Amino acid sequence: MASTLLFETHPISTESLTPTSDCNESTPIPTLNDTFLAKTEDAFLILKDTSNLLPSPPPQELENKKRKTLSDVKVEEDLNKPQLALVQLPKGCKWCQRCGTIETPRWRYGPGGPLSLCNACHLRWKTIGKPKEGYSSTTYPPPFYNIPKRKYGKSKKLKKSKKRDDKEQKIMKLPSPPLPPAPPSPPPPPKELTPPPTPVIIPGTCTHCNTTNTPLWRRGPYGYRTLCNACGLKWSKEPNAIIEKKSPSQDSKKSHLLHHQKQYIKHGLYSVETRLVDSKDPPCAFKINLPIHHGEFLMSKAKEFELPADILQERDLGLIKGLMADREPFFTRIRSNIFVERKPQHRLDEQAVCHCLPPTEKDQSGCGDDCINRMLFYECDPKCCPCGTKCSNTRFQRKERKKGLQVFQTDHRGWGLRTNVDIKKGELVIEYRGEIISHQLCEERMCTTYVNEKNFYFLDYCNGEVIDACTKGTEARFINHSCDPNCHIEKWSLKGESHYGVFASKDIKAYTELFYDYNFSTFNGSVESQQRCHCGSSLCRGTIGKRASGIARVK
Ligand SMILES: C[S@@+](CC[C@H](N)C(=O)[O-])C[C@H]1O[C@@H](n2cnc3c(N)ncnc32)[C@H](O)[C@@H]1O
Repeated sequence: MASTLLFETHPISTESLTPTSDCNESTPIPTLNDTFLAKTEDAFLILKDTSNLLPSPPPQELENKKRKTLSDVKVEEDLNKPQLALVQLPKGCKWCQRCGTIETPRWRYGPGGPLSLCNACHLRWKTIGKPKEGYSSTTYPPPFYNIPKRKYGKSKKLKKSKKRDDKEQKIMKLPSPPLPPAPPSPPPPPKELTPPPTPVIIPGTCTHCNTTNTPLWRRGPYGYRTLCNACGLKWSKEPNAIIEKKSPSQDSKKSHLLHHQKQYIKHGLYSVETRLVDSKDPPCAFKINLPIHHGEFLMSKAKEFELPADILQERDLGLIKGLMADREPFFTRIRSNIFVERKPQHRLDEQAVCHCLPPTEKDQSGCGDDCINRMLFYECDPKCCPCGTKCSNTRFQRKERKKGLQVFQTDHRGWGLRTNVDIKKGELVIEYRGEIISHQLCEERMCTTYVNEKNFYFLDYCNGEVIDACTKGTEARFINHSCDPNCHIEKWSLKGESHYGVFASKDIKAYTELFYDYNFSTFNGSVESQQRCHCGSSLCRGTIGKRASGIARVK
């Protein structure tokens, strides 16, 4: 038991204690015998009078000491004052004979015998080895010994410091065994033994400079891999510089830095790609790496989305409004017909010259309704037309078209074309353009490329050719059929080639859908004639497309 050890090894004088100045007369003055009376089941109360316990050293002995440290003087001063120290120890409690701690992960062997030192003091005793005096106290609390910390660095420095420490320790030897006096109250520990405040240790962050990037992590005062390379090297040379300057709890800057240096996840667990989330605001800029093979998984598992069969059917029939996301079908707009199988003709000899007179006034234009070319559906060539640049019979050459045309979704006819402005009778609304292909190629395309198409965008060209506007053309391709149309197709000739235009058959009010009669214009009437017409006209013939008689010539 600790109590037995205490009193057996250090017999204490049983003389009555001298009352201190702090004690009241009414208060009974404890004696050392009281220590035995204070014994309880769980603890010992040990009352010490340090003035009595410590035999005052002979004056000569003190005088012989050449050097005195400040702490020596303080201890001596303290010892001259009779003071009481009350120490309570739990029953069966061990304590370190050097530092007095009662907590250690492992009790170890020391100069005082087995299990007399805490783990740290044992290691220190083993490595430094001196002074032995600091490790043999059997009183509690043990006297304080100023034992230097281990110095890290070159061996020469270590040796020097050891020598110096030895000298200091010799000087600091307290008088008197058999019982080294316990200080009346725990003495203020010297600076060297004050443990540095434990910092907030963030793995992968230097505890000194907070950097997260370093080629090598080094050991520091707070353990392995707690300093970056630079700070680690600095610490090995000047340990105090690192510990003192950057004690995290004291350094307000450090806490400020920690607050701002948030640890963002820079790399995903399995990452291959990097995405910059926000590059404008530096504190918030960080990178998120997507999981590895994230796309591969989708590619391997994903399949194209398909609507349920019933909805699909209704969509194909154009019965579901809005399902097409109100985006008109894609096609390529072209400014001239594309001749797929041959070169376009450019025959100037076929160009007829009208007999119109050039306009006399500036604002007037030539080649009006009485122009012979206009009446014959020929466009004039301004180079040889008498009206020159004032000729108005050049609409196809000028790529003329009405503004305010809009593709929209109809109720039962799919997409359609309407005008948002009023159109007068006889005006060219828009030219029907596309790829000029032969009938043969058209049939081929219908069997291959357009085999799944529900809508057809063909217009009879001439001489066994067809305008295919399925992929390339103008908005004219969206004009639906009506048995009572407001527009018609006109074929115009220009330099040996034909141009087909949608012309207004009557005055058309704004926001009206445009129609022409497919019966007279479209190719592949055999297919479309089987399609039910939804023009809604009272004159509706029931089906769209050509009549059974075959391809009819346009006007
Ligand atoms: C040149 S496209 C007209 C644009 C087509 N509505 C679209 O959505 O692209 C011709 C096709 O429109 C449809 N269509 C045109 N007029 C129609 C009508 N009066 N009734 C029903 N369907 C019509 C037919 O499917 C026809 O094959």
